Amino acid sequence: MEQKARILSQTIQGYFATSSYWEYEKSLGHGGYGVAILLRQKAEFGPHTQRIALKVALPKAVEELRSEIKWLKARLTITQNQQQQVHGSKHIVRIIASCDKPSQPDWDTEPQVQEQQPLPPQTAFNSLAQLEGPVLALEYIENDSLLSCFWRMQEDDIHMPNRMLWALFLCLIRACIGMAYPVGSPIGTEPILETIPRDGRPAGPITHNDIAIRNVMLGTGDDLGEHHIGHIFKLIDFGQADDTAGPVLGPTRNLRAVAELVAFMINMADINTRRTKIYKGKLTLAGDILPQYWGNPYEWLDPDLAGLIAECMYEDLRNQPTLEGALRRAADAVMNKRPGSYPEPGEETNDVIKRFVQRFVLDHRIVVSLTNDAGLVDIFSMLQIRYN
Ligand SMILES: Nc1ncnc2c1ncn2[C@@H]1O[C@H](COP(=O)(O)OP(=O)(O)OP(=O)(O)O)[C@@H](O)[C@H]1O
Repeated sequence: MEQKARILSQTIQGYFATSSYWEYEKSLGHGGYGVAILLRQKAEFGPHTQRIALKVALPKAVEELRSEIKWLKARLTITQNQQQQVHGSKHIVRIIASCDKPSQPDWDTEPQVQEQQPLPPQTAFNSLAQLEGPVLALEYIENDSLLSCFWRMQEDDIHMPNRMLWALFLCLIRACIGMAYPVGSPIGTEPILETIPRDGRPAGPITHNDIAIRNVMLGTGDDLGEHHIGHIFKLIDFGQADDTAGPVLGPTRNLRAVAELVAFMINMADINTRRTKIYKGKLTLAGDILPQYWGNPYEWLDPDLAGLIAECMYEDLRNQPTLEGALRRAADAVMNKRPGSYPEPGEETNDVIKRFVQRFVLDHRIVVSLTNDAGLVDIFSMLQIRYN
């Protein structure tokens, strides 16, 4: 399958060799499902370099990609007569365009290419007319997945500072809110920060079902106070999403999954959810990250962070904090805790976090893009230059 994806990626690269507007920049990922590739707007076409991530499925996984497109686009549930469109959430990957069959694009009027105007992403589909389809165009999230960051951290045997773990947790709680209360804004509009609606609207049932570090991407942050570490974490890959768990279980499963993901980043491995423990009177599956009779396995860990994870992972999901409660606690920690609030203040300063991001996120990006674009170059001497 891996081989088939590689061939598909090369085939697509070939299709773009003759495109007037787009060029193939690199492969972003491939596997059993198909490929994700990065396209760059051709330099001669305009002054700004627009990039898009394109997902194309292997024949076996076509339905999964179709389903992902459905979740990212408008979707009306008959039972609730309510929009179930996750588009518009800041912490969920943004769909830019899609088509079911590139040879028969489903837009009413041909996308207009105008000088000095951003290139319509649909123009990329023209080069893919030989594919059976579907194709999904997404915003490009430039700093790779949390999985890549994890591999590098593992090599250096280092843990993520508490302040970054809290920032990760908060971004993912926002993504959970984006699924429970879909923003549903039209494609092309600016994403907004996910909040609990004040109109008493009930939560919706969307369950992601594949929350894992390979599906959390790091983007460049914005001016928002809670992104002060300089990065935003975004959820991708809605290929397994569904609404069958219902409006109570769906959001609680998502919240448990994001808590378990943060626990994974603490433990730097799967936590053993069979090693249960009583936390504040109730059984939690997060025993691995809590103090034990023999001592604390993670002396450096903020007990409040471990506590919120433990509560989100209560065995009986009815005891779990509400999304609103989890949001309030995580936002309070990100905005108000200072290095001195943590067991090892020296490991939590802005400088330490800046260095962490440089080493485990940004330098990694340089290595990946240099090896992809330029083949084997003297990467390490270039990194040296950056450090000096
Ligand atoms: N919008 C994006 N920006 C940058 N990289 C992306 C984007 N979407 C996907 N990728 C990269 O491509 C990889 C595969 O994408 P994605 O997870 O959406 O596909 P998938 O078909 O579900 O794969 P898997 O089954 O391995 O999760 C991701 O792990 C990520 O590294």
